[in-house]
Amino acid sequence: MTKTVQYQNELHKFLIWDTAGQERFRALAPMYYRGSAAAIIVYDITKEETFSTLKNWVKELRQHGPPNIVVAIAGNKCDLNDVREVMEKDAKDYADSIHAIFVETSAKNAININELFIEISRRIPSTDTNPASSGKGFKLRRQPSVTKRSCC
Ligand SMILES: Nc1nc2c(ncn2[C@@H]2O[C@H](COP(=O)(O)OP(=O)(O)OP(=O)(O)O)[C@@H](O)[C@H]2O)c(=O)[nH]1
Repeated sequence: MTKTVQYQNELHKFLIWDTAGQERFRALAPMYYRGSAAAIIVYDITKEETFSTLKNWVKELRQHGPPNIVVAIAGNKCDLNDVREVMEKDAKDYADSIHAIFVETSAKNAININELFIEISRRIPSTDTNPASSGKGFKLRRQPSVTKRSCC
């Protein structure tokens, strides 16, 4: 999947890998995040356990992912606020503590999706200095999800 985002006077094209978040597929994850410029880890704001699982993915990325990978945390299904289990402030505090981007999204209602990619664009080093972007695009992923510019 690809997504193109206008950032300042540049067009950033993301190559996005949506990887399965389930534990049984965990061994496959490095194939996606290796060489990636950014990872989006997605949890479901209506399911507390997905937020706990997300923390394991953050650890894995920190231990085995590219050293400068941009990590973004997306609390998806923000359209279901009535059945929320994860408080936005708790997630934001956690994201801040690990220097990750944080945003609540709704894939269903297209809320904050573009904003998320723009923020990732802002954090990824410019095309002049980033080897991953020299004509190869980015790579990405999901929940939990990891993304690739090459975002996994
Ligand atoms: N209300 C609401 N439902 C959503 C949203 N995003 C996804 N869903 C629904 O949640 C369910 C799961 O969506 P998936 O995209 O399959 O989730 P996933 O995390 O990719 O699942 P796996 O790849 O199997 O781990 C589907 O029924 C979607 O329609 C959202 O933002 N809001």
